[in-house]
Amino acid sequence: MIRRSKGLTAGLTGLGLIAVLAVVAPPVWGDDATALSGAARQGASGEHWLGTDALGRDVFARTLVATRLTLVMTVLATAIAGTLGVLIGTAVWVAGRRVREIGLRLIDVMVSYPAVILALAVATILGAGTVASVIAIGVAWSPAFARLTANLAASVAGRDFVASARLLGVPPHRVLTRHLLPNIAEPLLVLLSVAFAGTLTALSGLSFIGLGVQSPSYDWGLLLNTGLEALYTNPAEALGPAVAITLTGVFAGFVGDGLAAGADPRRGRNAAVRGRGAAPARGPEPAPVPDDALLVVDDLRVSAGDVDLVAGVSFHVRPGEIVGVVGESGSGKSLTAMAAARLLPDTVHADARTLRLDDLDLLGRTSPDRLATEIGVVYQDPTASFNPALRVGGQLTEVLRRHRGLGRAEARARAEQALKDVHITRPAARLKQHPHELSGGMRQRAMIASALLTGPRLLIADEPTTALDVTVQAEILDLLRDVNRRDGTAMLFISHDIGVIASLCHRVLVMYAGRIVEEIPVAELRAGRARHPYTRALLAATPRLDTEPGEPLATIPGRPPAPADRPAGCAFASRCGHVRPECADVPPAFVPLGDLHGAACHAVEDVPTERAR
Ligand SMILES: Nc1ncnc2c1ncn2[C@@H]1O[C@H](COP(=O)(O)OP(=O)(O)OP(=O)(O)O)[C@@H](O)[C@H]1O
Repeated sequence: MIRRSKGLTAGLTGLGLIAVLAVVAPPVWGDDATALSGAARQGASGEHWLGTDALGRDVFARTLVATRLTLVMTVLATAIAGTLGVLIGTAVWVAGRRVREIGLRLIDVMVSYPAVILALAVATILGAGTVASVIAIGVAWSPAFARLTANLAASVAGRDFVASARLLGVPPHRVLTRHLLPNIAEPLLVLLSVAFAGTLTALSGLSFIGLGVQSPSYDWGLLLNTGLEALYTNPAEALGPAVAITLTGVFAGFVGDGLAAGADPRRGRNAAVRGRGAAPARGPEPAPVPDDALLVVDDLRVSAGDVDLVAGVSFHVRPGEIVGVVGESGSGKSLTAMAAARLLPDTVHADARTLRLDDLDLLGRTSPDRLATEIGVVYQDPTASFNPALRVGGQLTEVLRRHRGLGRAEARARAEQALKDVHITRPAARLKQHPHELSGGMRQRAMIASALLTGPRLLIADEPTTALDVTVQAEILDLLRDVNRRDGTAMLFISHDIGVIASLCHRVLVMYAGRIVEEIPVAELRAGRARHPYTRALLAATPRLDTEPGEPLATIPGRPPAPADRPAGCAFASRCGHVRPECADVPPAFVPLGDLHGAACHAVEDVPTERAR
């Protein structure tokens, strides 16, 4: 769905008027354009607004009449470029892997040459003339469409709905027309308007250098050529076609920009902020989120180079809610959380359909003050979280002074209160100490106090209890529970321990190999109604109070695949007791199983629904 913007409206109106001119100009001004007035190369006057050409013909009338041929040629060349490019792009996508790789490299080589150079080569082969120049420019612009189509098709092809269509036996051409092309139509439309402006200038260029339209026919490019001969005696003669070409190009540019921004304004802005090219295509529908959702993550992808470390992750956190993220090491928990905190390392890149905290766009330009005060982060290792060279007090008050503009005394009083709130005794004395003088548990409490100092709306806690012994672990969990009850702070709590998650959180996201494989309310989890074999395996591997001494715990055989080695199908298949043939190469779609409960598993119906373990 394209949203209207002022630019889009202006562009469409301008192009519309030029199209009307193309229809009415030849019958209305056709005679004036060919009439020989006898006065050659006259300057601009009331009778001839742009003067006359070498044969005494009215330049203004000729510029208006040339609109039709110029526009028809531009539309045809753009249509050839689009059709040829989309055909090549889809053919490359449908082809086998080897042909696809060669095809993509060839397209890359073609795109790296400016379209005008390619057009000159084609025009030289076909010879000068109107038809030849249209074909030349159309062919020259087609690699741009081919590359965009192939790239977009590849990214859409990995989506769950395409996988489901293939699983249902939908033939490839229908997958292409029903599922792929409609989902890549928006960026193609944007490229179409950019290509329209490009082909217009290229066609005018060919006519200008004598390879395009030949006299007695004329387009704006040819008029520019003849006008240039009299540039010093009658500059207005060149001005008419030059203004016409520029205006049409600018209107087409407005349409392109308007379409790009209207398709997804946030994405457009990110591309600019991050200096990236066309954004990849997304799934068809954004995930539904409640109106009051605080953190919204939709279709998050975190990648390092070509490798997706996290892909297709969507979830939300509501105010006052504690959402847990659980999974083995390397499942993408931290990258997901750090993408939300905008704390990803420079070596990885995050991209999403939506990533926002209430109205704060976490992908675009954000105010550092809002980021620092609305999101609090607690890390796994309390030792590494504080600067060992500075006193605790200085580190705690810094954020208040910098982002809240508090004076030294007030910041200190607030920091003292914050330490008291996390049950640290003698807080005034602690503020004067260095981090190494505090015990591990106390340091983690101080870290939580520091994260809560600015009254954040969301607290992201990345394995905050992993480095602590069990007693201290339980105290920290109690503290987080208290903070959530007392202040209503929403939390995203990460742990590899499903037992810890089940004791603290309201809702749980289970991650495996960079994806969410199950989302489940904690009551369902506790009642043993987890449905993904991976969630059940995690539960079975967790000791419980009723585990008999000496009773062996289940283990999950094998290891998760490294991000670069993830299979085409379900990444858990090689370790799963419920594996089916399709698990090998069809990525499982996320199946809703109830309110806020769903799992991405082909065998979800086979998994017993009685208590896990
Ligand atoms: N900067 C990076 N560059 C390349 N790969 C990375 C980078 N950071 C993480 N990864 C990889 O991305 C995957 C997900 O990492 P992430 O740290 O999010 O996992 P995790 O579930 O939090 O694991 P852990 O519990 O060990 O912290 C892992 O395979 C990891 O090796």
